[in-house]
Amino acid sequence: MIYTVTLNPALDYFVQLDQVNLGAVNRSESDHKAPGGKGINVSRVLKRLGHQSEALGFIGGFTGKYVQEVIEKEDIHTNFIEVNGDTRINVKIKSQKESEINGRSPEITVGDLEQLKNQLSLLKEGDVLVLAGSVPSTIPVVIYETLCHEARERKAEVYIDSSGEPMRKVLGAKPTFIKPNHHELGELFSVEVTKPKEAVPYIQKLVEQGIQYVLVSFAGDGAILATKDQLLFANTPKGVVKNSVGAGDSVVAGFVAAQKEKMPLKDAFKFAVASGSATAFSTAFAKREQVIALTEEITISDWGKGE
Ligand SMILES: Nc1ncnc2c1ncn2[C@@H]1O[C@H](COP(=O)(O)OP(=O)(O)OP(=O)(O)O)[C@@H](O)[C@H]1O
Ligand SMILES: O=P(O)(O)OC[C@@]1(O)O[C@H](CO)[C@@H](O)[C@@H]1O
Repeated sequence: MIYTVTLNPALDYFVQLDQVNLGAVNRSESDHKAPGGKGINVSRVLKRLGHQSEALGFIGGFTGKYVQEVIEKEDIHTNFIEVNGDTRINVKIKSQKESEINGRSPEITVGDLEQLKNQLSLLKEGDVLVLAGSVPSTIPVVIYETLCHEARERKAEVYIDSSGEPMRKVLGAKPTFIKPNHHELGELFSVEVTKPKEAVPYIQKLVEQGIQYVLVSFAGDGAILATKDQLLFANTPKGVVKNSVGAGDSVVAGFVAAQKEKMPLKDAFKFAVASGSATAFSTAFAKREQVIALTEEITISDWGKGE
């Protein structure tokens, strides 16, 4: 089974307007809401790619109810832990540029966290655990490291998509897969990484630490996938970006789906990047047909080892 964990889900509120004037009343030209949070997005994209998963994490209040209702209508299994307080609202502003205001999580108690750990104590070999998104301030920052370590002991595969301290700390627990974007990769090593080639030495360090798959995305400038034996570069398809919220999550979902389908590594990498681009080129999330069509536009170059 695939389990996604979203410690900090959200109701994503998207607003579109020509221009934002700070200090003035701005009125949206269109708006809509959607369930959000990185793990939840991975579950939603997986479903569109033809894979069932169970979404875990903490939800609360009217916003939490909304998140749960929508994803259950999409026929995604959920086993959320209900907390006191409302699931946050994240505002996504699409104007001349995309801007985001992400809210704060409700309080997660020690008891809430224990419940999650109990759920994850049932993980077994062959299961996939996706830990994605920010860590609420009331949860220890080592949480991903702890959960990853325990899941790896149970022989489950662990996919991580996070940033900052939670990401830095989880590396020692040797997750199966990580997907930093190039800024997040730079943050891990306190350097600035702008071009794919510049990322290679840092990616190799992560692989040497025992992470099986390191996938670094560079938005529209391609992506790198490294394993202990291979270093691959994928171009990204050309298209009009309509929404980049969830594009990174779609890359993770695409790679999980491809692994479940036992695709060869290069095809899995193509499928993952195509999933990200299919979401970026849509107003909603990627659809499988669209992903397959976009794989035709992706070429994988072999950068060899040590290049
Ligand atoms: N301009 C673009 N053209 C084509 N594909 C894109 C573009 N921008 C993003 N993507 C797709 O989205 C993926 C993830 O993009 P990015 O590197 O920005 O990651 P991220 O920061 O994790 O994403 P997110 O915006 O979801 O936080 C890319 O690998 C690519 O597949
Ligand atoms: O605040 P976090 O947990 O880092 O990110 C949360 C979030 O921005 O990520 C998703 C897109 O990747 C959105 O659905 C959601 O609002």
